[in-house]
Amino acid sequence: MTEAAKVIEIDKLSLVFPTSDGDVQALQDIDLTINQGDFVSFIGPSGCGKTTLLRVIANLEQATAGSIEVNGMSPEEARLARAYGYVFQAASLYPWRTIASNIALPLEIMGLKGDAIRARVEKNLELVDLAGFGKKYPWQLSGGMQQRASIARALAVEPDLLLMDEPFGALDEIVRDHLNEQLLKLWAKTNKTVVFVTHSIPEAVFLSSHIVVMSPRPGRIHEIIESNLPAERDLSIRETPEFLQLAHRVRDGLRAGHSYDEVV
Ligand SMILES: Nc1ncnc2c1ncn2[C@@H]1O[C@H](COP(=O)(O)OP(=O)(O)OP(=O)(O)O)[C@@H](O)[C@H]1O
Repeated sequence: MTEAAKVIEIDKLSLVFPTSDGDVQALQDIDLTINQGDFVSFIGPSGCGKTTLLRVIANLEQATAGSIEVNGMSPEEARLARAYGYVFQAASLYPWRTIASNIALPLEIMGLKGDAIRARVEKNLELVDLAGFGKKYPWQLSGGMQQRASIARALAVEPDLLLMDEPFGALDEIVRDHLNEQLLKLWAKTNKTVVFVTHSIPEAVFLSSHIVVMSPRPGRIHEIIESNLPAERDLSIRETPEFLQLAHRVRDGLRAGHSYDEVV
């Protein structure tokens, strides 16, 4: 079997934020390798550094020690090469642009023109099940549809790597379930590498091939759990003993990672 290509390689990475109250050690000694086609979730209590770690990968924050490579490049080079798409917690679409022209925006910035843009917009609207909604404005769509549109925008630049910071955190459970299923189908269809921040144990277990359990003060990786669930899953898998066992392992890891019970 050939070895999967390394997409992200992080070695002894630390990050300190200097603040007026003193230094905040947001990340300490992070070692992590993510391979092509992995679906990796970061889970942990508030403040354990999940978002900061994702932002370091995206070159939105700088590590203070250690090293990180994205597709064999520095995060800055990877950003300039548009190696990833980034999906924020809120859909962050421009309200004065239609859904189609929101998705077109990064393509315009890339220098694509007319038909090439239209074709990519259509293709990605279809991928997230929003074909026919391109002419609508964001406020005419539900929260879940807006979030799908922002995923389509991230996918439109055709990155192999998708960075997602709690993209479904603000949505109700039913919509979230539906989007979890759609995201998993998309992942299976496109063989992308996904790095996904979440507070939800069921979401992490349902989606991931690898679950990175983090602990706070300072933010560290407590444990990396590899999923033994089949790659093809639907929501019914959540009733199986294998799923519940994995969820228990994640919960135990979260408990062991800090000294008090905190809702995550
Ligand atoms: N720009 C900043 N300046 C100073 N401290 C920061 C900054 N950004 C984050 N921090 C601190 O770094 C730590 C990690 O924050 P981060 O947002 O990465 O955690 P998180 O696990 O994503 O939390 P949440 O689940 O609440 O989003 C926290 O203690 C936070 O207060």
